[in-house]
Amino acid sequence: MATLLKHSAKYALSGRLARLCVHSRHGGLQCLQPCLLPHQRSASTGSKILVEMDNSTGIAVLTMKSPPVNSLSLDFLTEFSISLEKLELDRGCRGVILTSALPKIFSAGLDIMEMCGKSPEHCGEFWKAVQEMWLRLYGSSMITIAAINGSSPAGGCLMALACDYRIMAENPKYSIGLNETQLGIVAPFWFKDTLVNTVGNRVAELSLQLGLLYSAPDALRTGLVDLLVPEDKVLSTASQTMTQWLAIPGENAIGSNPRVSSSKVDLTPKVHMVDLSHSSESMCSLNWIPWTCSNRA
Ligand SMILES: CCCCCC/C=C/CC(=O)SCCNC(=O)CCNC(=O)[C@H](O)C(C)(C)COP(=O)(O)OP(=O)(O)OC[C@H]1O[C@@H](n2cnc3c(N)ncnc32)[C@H](O)[C@@H]1OP(=O)(O)O
Repeated sequence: MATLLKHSAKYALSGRLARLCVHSRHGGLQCLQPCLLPHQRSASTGSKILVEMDNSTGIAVLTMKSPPVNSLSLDFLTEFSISLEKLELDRGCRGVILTSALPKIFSAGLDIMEMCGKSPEHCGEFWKAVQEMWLRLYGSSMITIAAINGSSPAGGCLMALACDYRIMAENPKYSIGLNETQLGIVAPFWFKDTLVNTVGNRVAELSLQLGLLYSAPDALRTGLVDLLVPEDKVLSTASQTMTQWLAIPGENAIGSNPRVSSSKVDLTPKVHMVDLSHSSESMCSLNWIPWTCSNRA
């Protein structure tokens, strides 16, 4: 199921992202400024995301740099999805490390200001961008590693969960978890599935019901993250881990892993997310963005 979803994502997104680049005020392709660095490195930066590509290793580092807390605004989500799509289309890129440039924060999750007092159309566009970003990350044919160098509640945690591997700074002050219920949000099924796949049924059930945020050591104990390292080693450990993952035979292997040989598998979309973008009423009735409902009442 996960594999099918991952493959369906590839096709569902490229058309919309292409449209965003041309039509939307949030489009970011034109704002990504390429520049060349020594040693086969290249970098492009928008206002919220920095992408650094090492062509000699095939590893890209995607750094979120949107103060104060890397919240997932519509602009952020769009720039993120476009950056990831560009890497996906780059056959030389085989792995992406996701990290933050901000001290103490990986990402604070959805930008709450995007959901307060906005029109149903805006909410629809926003929610669609959320789903697209998750599909693009979870559905990536590249290896994805989250280098979690700060707190990562709610949507920040889901971003990390959408990656293949999670390395977190061992600072007990940093927390991570799907705390949506604490905020009055019922987590959609794809949050639940992503968490269950990572920590198992019982831990996921307790986490979601109680909206638990785990300290870094507790996150390791529950399996929410895979590894804790000193804060200044998060990125270097992510690079080393990526190198190990990329050493696994891919493109030419018999029965090869679809994550690293996407061109060899059937990418026909078979599974689709629930598209709520046309109906903010649906969002409200499902309690996904309850404060939007109260604003509209
Ligand atoms: C993969 C796809 C993603 C799918 C997403 C699925 C959807 C999930 C639902 C959500 O994500 S709902 C959002 C839930 N987020 C939170 O509950 C986080 C709330 N924030 C915090 O817990 C803390 O702010 C922090 C992140 C731990 C940072 O704490 P710190 O003490 O360092 O800073 P603050 O003083 O609290 O905040 C600084 C500044 O940032 C503003 N802010 C914080 N969080 C958000 C946010 N989510 N959206 C918008 N703005 C946020 C805060 O208001 C402060 O602003 P100010 O102007 O300086 O007062």
